[in-house]
This record gives sequence, structure tokens and C-alpha cells, in this order.
Amino acid sequence: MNPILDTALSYALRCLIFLVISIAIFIVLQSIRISKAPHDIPWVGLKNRRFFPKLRACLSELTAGQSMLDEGYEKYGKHNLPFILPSMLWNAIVLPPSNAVWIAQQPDSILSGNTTMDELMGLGHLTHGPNAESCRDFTVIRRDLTRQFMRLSGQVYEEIQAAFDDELVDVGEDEWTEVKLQRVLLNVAFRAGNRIFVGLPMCRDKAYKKAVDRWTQAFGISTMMLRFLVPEQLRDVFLRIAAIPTKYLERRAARFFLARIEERLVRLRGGEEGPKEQDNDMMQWIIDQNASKTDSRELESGNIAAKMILLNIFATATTGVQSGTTIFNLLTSSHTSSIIPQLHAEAIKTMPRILEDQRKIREMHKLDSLIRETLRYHPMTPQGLVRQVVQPGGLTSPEGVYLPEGTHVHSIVKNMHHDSQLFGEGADEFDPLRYYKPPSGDQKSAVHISSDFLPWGLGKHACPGRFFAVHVMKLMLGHLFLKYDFEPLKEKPKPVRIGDMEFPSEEVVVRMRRREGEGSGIER
Ligand code: HEM
Repeated sequence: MNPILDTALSYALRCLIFLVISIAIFIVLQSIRISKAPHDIPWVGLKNRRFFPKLRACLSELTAGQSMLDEGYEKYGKHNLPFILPSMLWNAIVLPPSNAVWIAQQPDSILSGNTTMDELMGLGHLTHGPNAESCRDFTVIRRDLTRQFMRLSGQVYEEIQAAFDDELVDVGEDEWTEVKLQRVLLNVAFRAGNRIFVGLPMCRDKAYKKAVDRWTQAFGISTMMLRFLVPEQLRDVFLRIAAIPTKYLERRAARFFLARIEERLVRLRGGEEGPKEQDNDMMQWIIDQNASKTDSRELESGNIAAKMILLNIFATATTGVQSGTTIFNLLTSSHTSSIIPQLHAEAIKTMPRILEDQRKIREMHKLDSLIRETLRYHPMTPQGLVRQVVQPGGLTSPEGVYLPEGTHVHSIVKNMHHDSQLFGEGADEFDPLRYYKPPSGDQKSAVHISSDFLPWGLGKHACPGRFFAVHVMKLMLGHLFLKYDFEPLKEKPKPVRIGDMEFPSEEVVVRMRRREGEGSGIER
């Protein structure tokens, strides 16, 4: 026999054996995990399958979209009953909406949001820390960003205007221009957030953005594999391997501002103060926060840089994606033609005065209602309040459901938001002015959270960035409605689907036109 063919065949055979063994190990590990789920709680997604129904339901998680959640909510959730949602990651017990407050009130020593975040994001492995606890210290968002963003809002608005000008340079007054709007919004949100993170001129540096994007992709792919492919028993090995490219790309992105961090650390060690206004940014807030800790590794420049890069995905990608969801929902709703002129009129009244008085943004009640309605109708994640039972011996829900130690609980968000028993007739429709209450003062703002409005979570772990996110979204969308007109979209654009989550595609084309007289005179 030909020796080359012989080698190729033996190589192929070895690959095949390796593949078969890997699949067998995968099936055994997943079956062991599945067998540990509580036996008294029903599963959804089984579809009367005869062989390995639970395993096959778990395997179909990635492609099932919303269907398993819809089944669970109809059969159990809305009747105040729990169900198990098939998942490749863990046996998720979805508790009924009436348990949301109870979940949110449990301390981390009983129902932990921290352990689930570590598991979902591989914190402590995929990012520098020095440890997972340090990675998820979000004080700089809770305290500094939330307190300071109004003061810094002028700079952020200036950046948003400049970014839209750069991105939409081809959009004229005379004819409609086709624009890949989601891509534009992601770029603008990146610059808006980074005006506060790294300031000028770096927030405009394309090479810096590319480096952060590369890290985000590597981090995203690793966390997706963790979420959908890697059995619990192999997580550690997987994380050690995945950390190699992720940390390499983290260092590549960090080198853009490492020298500036080091400069500030030298000043800090010398007891000097920096120029106050210039240093009022995310970099300085992280340095100050880490300086208050006892572990000296907290003040290593690499750890500070890594934190800035990690917070970048929390702060910019989310805002860009949610802005896109808001616009696409509006452009495909039956209300598009009547609402756009109203949003334009509100923007004319408010946006030109925002640079003098940032608080004017609170007067954009219609835009606020549009954002809140989008969060209700299309929350970024259709389930939320993801927690793990860490109390030894487990715990029991108010309805008497026993949750063993180690179990993961979730709450259902999107289906509950569409339930007519909670939101009245038309809950399943997108109504941009649903929350608009002509300035009577009792309009619920987009950041207001409650047990029946969960897009930001609830309780101690509720999104601390929501005030900043909504502020930036209002500046971005307010600017768009002020300066541009949009053609309604004829049909709903096909979203990008990952499991039960849906995001606007960067390929969707929107037809836009600059409003007359808006081509010049943009205040900077
Ligand atoms: C529209 C955009 C955003 C949406 C829809 C969103 C949504 C969420 C949700 C659902 C959670 C989980 C809450 C829970 O488990 O109870 C969360 C957590 C978090 N968000 Fe956001 N978020 C957004 C923007 C932001 C921004 C701009 C920042 C930072 C500036 C941010 C920082 C965080 C952090 C640090 C956490 C973890 C909090 C903790 O576990 O204690 N988010 N977010």
C-alpha cells in the first residue's frame, strides 16, 4: 500500500477514535449532570422524544430560540409553578414571576449572583484580576460613574455628535441613503463610553477600537463555548487553554493606555495629585478604588488595564445593542410614521439646550417611554435573576419548592412582560408611548425597576450601569431624531440568535435622510 495513503488513513482513524471517545465522554458527563436535577419539577422542550429526551432537549438549546421558554411560561410559569429549562450549562430551575422579589432579596451567601457570574464569564481565568472577586468589584460603576456622568455628559454628547458626523458623512438632505445602522450605533456607543474611559484622542483611535474588539471576540467566543459546549467537569481545563489567547489579546489592547496608568501610579506613590478635571475618568476611578484595597497586586498596571477592558463590554456593547433594538422596534411598528415626528419635535425642544443644562434630558418623556417600552417588549435577555443556591443544605422557595445546594435558579422575564394579565390588553404589542404620561410627574422612567419590569434585574445585583446606559441612549437617539429622518422598515429584520437571545444584525440596512438645515451648525 502507498505509505502516504497508509499514514493518512491511520491519522484519520486516530481522529475518528478520538472524536468517538470525546462524544461518548460528553454524553456521559451531560447525562450525569441531568440525572442530578430535582425529580419533582417538570422539564420543558422534551417534545415526546423516546430516546434520551432530556439530553436531546439540552442539545437543542442553542437552536430552540424562545420556544422552550414559551412552553414553560404557558404550562407552568403563569400558573405560579416552576419548571426545568434544558440547558447545556446547568439544570436551570425557572421559578415563577411571583418569586422574583424573593430571589432578589436573598443574600449572596444563600442565592449567589457572584458564582453564576464567575461561571458564565470565566472571571478570574479569562481576565486579569488579581482574582475573580476583584474583577467583579463594580464600585466604580455604582459610585463614580453614576455620580459623575451628569458632569461628564457634555463631553459624552460632544463625542456622540462627532461620532455620528463621522459615521453618517454620506447621508445627505436630498435623497434617502442606505445605512447599516446597528454597526454605526455600536461604533458611536464605543466612542461615547470611551470618552469617559480613556478620553480624547484615544476614544477615536481606530487601532485601539480594533484591539478592544479583538479581545471582545476572543472573550465572547470563550464564554459562548463555556455556556453551550463545555461540560462542568472540563471547565477548568478549558478555561486554562482559552485564557491564553484571551489574555494575549487583553495585553494587546491594554498597551494603548498602560503608560498612562503607570504615570498616574507614579504620581500616586509620590503622593502627588494629578490635574483634577483631566483625571476625572474611569482610569482614575479604578486606580483610586484599587488603592483602597490591601492586596498590593490591585495596583499593578496590568490589573487596572484589564479592569478597564472588561468594563468596556459592560458599558458600550450593551448600550449600542439596546439602541439598535429600540430603533428597529420603532421602525417596524405600526406607529412609526406618527411617532417619529413627535420624537423629532421633542428633540428640537430639548437637545439644543442640553449642553447648557444636562438635566434637560429628563424632559424627553416620549423618548424615555420608547426606551422603556423596548426594554419591556424586547429585553436583552429573556430570562434573568440567574443565581446559584450556595446555602449548605439548600433552601425552599415561598411556594415550598425545595432547591438543593448547587442548583441554579432563573426568573422568566420576556414572557412575563408580554402577559396580558399583568400588562393588560395589548401586552403583546409594541406601543412606544405606553409609559408616556403628559408631564403629570408619575411617568415610570426607563431605569425604574420593579418585580414586573425585569430587564435590568432586581435587588442587589440589578444593573448598576442602567442610569448611564439610558442617559447615553437618550443622547444618541435624541441626536438621531433631531438631525435625521428615517423610512419605516417594511419587515422585521432577521435578528442574530444565540440560544434564546436575539440581537439586531449589523447587516440590517435602514434608509435615512438628513433633515433640512441640519447639515451644518452642529454645536460642539
Ligand atoms: C441597555 C443596556 C444594558 C442592559 C439591558 C443591562 C442589563 C443588565 C442585567 C439584566 C443585569 C443582571 C442583573 C441581575 O442579575 O439581577 C446587569 C448586570 C450588570 N450590568 Fe448591565 N445592562 C446594560 C448596560 C450596562 C452598562 C452601560 C454598564 C456599565 C456602565 C453595566 C454594568 C453592569 C454590571 C457591572 C452588572 C453586574 C452587577 C452585579 O452583578 O452586581 N450594564 N445588566
